[in-house]
Amino acid sequence: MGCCDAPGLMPLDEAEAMIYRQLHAIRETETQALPTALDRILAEDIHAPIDVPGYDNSAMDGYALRSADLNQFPTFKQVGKSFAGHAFDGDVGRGQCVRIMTGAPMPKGTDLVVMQEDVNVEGEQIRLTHPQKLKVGTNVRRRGGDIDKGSQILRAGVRLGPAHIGLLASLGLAEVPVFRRLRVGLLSTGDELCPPGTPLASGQIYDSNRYLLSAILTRLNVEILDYGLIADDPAAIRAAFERAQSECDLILSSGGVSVGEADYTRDILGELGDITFWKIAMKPGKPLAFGRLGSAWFFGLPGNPVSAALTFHQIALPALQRLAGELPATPLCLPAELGATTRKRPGRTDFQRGSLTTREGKLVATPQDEQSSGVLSSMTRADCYIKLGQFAGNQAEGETVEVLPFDRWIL
Ligand SMILES: Nc1nc2c(c(=O)[nH]1)N[C@H]1C(S)=C(S)[C@@H](COP(=O)(O)OP(=O)(O)OC[C@H]3O[C@@H](n4cnc5c(N)ncnc54)[C@H](O)[C@@H]3O)O[C@H]1N2
Ligand code: MOO
Repeated sequence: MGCCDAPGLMPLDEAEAMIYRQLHAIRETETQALPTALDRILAEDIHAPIDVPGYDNSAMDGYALRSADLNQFPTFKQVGKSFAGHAFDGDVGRGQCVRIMTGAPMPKGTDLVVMQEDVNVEGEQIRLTHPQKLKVGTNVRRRGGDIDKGSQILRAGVRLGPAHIGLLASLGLAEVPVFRRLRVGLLSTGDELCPPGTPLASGQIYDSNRYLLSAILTRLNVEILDYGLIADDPAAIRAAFERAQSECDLILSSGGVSVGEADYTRDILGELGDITFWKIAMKPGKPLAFGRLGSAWFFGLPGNPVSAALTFHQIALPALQRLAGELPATPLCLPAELGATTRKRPGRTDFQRGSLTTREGKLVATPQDEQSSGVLSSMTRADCYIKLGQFAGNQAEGETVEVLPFDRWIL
């Protein structure tokens, strides 16, 4: 653990691996009706109960005919019509065609559709203007061409988005098995904190961490148990954690994990539960604490607003998703040129807030001037993290760095 420049700090990748090893998906599942399954996590693989499309049908408005007749007849006689929802039941003989609309079943014997823009209508006959464009299967959507009955179409662990919901509906599924929603407890600690909407007394600041975290948790569609603002009072913090551990799968606190005289959170976490690690080689976010509290997991996030946002986003969020049963996402990580020199001491992996632009087709990431972990406005001015390796020092403009564009969880 640790390194020469950062004694006692756990490297970020070790901390991530430790969380991954310890924490597994909850087991409880439930059945959810499709309209309310948005943003739930699928609990089982889904196999198609039917073929899609269920029958051969036309991709165009036009005329269905037999490919064997191509080049055999000067014109084709229309013998009926096939609409979506109203098939043509008759037989189609040699030199005959059926008027057909998009989505309508292909009449027996026909195997191609000529779009109506490519025919001249001559009374009851049609004449093909571009027969050379046609062959077996032209403008026909084959039964099972999209999905074969029995094939796996969704994997357990998928977060159901609008496209997944549509796909499930297209298979006739009215409900799906999902993991139950996670119960996530949230609390802020600090005597200086005041809820938005009330006037500030001297020496007070507004509690922003609980609001930022709660907004991300809302997008994650978890059940939020808000334990509110807890004073810097060991008895009050202890009581809040004791209640939360009996009610939650995961507890997120912010503040009180550093070494100050009113920083009780970590000590109480250690007293009531087991701390897996405290302090990681990450900037901002060094004093992050992670561990077990009864049957719940906890993250003691640092109080500084950028530190709380960053440690949640980079570390607690993937853990929460794993606990919720979600498949791991591969974060988008792109190479970019530095748009300005960075200042950094070796020892911690640094996540600087930056802005992305392009120059001559190349991505350029420029760090914000203000990188203090107390300056929350740096998060709304930025659109990416510039991730600087643990052992890197200052880097010059033009050097290549890794950037993590902000995703929907943060902006
Ligand atoms: N001697 C040392 N001091 C500090 C160290 C250190 O290693 N040695 N680490 C610093 C780092 S890095 C961080 S990050 C902070 C984390 O401290 P805590 O988690 O104990 O947080 P607090 O002291 O309670 O608060 C820090 C800061 O953030 C403000 N805050 C707290 N909660 C909220 C909230 N809900 N909404 C908005 N702002 C909040 C608080 O007022 C403080 O200004 O410790 C450093 N110190
Ligand atoms: O880790 Mo602290 O979060 O650098 O400000």
